[in-house]
Amino acid sequence: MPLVAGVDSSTQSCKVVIRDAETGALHRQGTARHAPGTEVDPETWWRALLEAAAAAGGLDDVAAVAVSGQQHGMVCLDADGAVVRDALLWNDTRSAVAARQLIEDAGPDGAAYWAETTGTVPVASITAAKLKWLAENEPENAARTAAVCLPHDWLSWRLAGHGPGSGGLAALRTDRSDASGTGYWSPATGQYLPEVLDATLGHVPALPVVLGPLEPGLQTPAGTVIGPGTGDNAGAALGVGATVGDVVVSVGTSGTVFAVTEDPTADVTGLVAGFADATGNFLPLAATLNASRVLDATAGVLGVDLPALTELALAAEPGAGGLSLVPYFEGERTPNLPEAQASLHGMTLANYTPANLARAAFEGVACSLADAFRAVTGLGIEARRVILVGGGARSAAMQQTLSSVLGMPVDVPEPGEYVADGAARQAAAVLSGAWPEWKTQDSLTVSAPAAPQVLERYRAAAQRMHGSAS
Ligand SMILES: Nc1ncnc2c1ncn2[C@@H]1O[C@H](COP(=O)(O)OP(=O)(O)O)[C@@H](O)[C@H]1O
Ligand SMILES: O=C(CO)[C@@H](O)[C@H](O)COP(=O)(O)O
Repeated sequence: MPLVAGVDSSTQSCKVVIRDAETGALHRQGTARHAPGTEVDPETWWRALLEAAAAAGGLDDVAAVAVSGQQHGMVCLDADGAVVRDALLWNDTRSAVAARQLIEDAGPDGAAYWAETTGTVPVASITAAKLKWLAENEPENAARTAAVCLPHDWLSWRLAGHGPGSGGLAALRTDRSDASGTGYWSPATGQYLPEVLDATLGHVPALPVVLGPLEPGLQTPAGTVIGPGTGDNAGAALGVGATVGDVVVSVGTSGTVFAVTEDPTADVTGLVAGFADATGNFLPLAATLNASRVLDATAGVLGVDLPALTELALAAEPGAGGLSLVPYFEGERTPNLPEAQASLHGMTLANYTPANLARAAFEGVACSLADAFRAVTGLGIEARRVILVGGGARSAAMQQTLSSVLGMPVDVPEPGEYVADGAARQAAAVLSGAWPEWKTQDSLTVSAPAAPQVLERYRAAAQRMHGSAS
């Protein structure tokens, strides 16, 4: 049976899985790290993809490949297909003022205009805000921009043999899920919005053709079919087989909470982005800027590795002895506070211990995700099942603290690369013309005692510091 490859080019690394197209059985896999930062040369993604593919035994024997990528990244290409400047990523907040300006420019009902027109009220993450920043701060780079695409689009284009000097802008392809994170494509109509590009970049560049869920896109020079690809959260939804009634919580560099809906959403509060998914449905999503890196940073401060951080946290009581961490280290997106900083509350000599600090880090991330969860379910979306994925899902402390603050069980699929798996599943579907019924992964259901007081104390601290609640 043919093999297919799935690629997850996310913020911190590139993962490649090689799976049987019919059964989904895992044959090989590989990973490669990305350089840190919120402004990155896309060539580093390309080199990491080649390294991860080589570590997975290469792509020569696969019949189809698809790429899931970190969303929103602004990749600007000149007329020859060369990258104009380093890409601004989803977590780069320099475009926060531009995002606010886009809302104000739309008039007194600006938020409603953006929510209804694009599904999303602009924040710094949204590509359109980054284009506005580019036009205002680097007009010569804006003028040189002949095409704009997203990280997964550009990697698919490179896999098809295009690159600097090749021109080939007409070969750019994307999919609904990633296009829906740009701010210049409408999930409700399936059309680009040229007026947004005129108002941000200053002109309408070449844009990737938006492919349907099972529509084959390009081919590699060796003839391997390249699927439409997806944004990484839509890829995760494919990878875990999320359906209506499921709410997925991902703890990666970003924290995300998203659901599958049959109808588009338009949240005028701006907390929930009304994205599309990779199957023809929709993926309302709330994202945070501070998730797994809060755990990395706390482990560093305590001088332990991540498994040891989990052990420390599990040795503390729920509530961390009264410590409460509001983890807005990088500013925050949910709520939209791009200039915010983190704060630790309730410190006494008695509770200021490594175990309580570790616990407070996990509880702070869990409470931040609980705010995002409240935003999504606040749209009337039912959460019959919560599925926890992302690198942070490997931690029992993350599993237990999330279950406690949500007050409900959390299903944790066995450790895996579900974004890359989703891309592989799409590649198999493009080959056969139908979604394969791959065996779903075994899951552990974690049901920890509810701890509403932890979330209440967290929200009170956030309210004191920022006067806002998501
Ligand atoms: N055992 C673990 N315990 C807690 N966190 C972990 C563990 N293993 C990995 N992680 C977290 O996973 C993160 C990477 O997750 P991943 O979903 O791959 O990120 P991204 O998709 O944003 O690149 C790291 O920042 C790390 O904090
Ligand atoms: O901005 C979003 C979603 O809107 C993030 O989810 C990015 O897509 C980054 O994903 P990870 O690297 O954290 O997986």
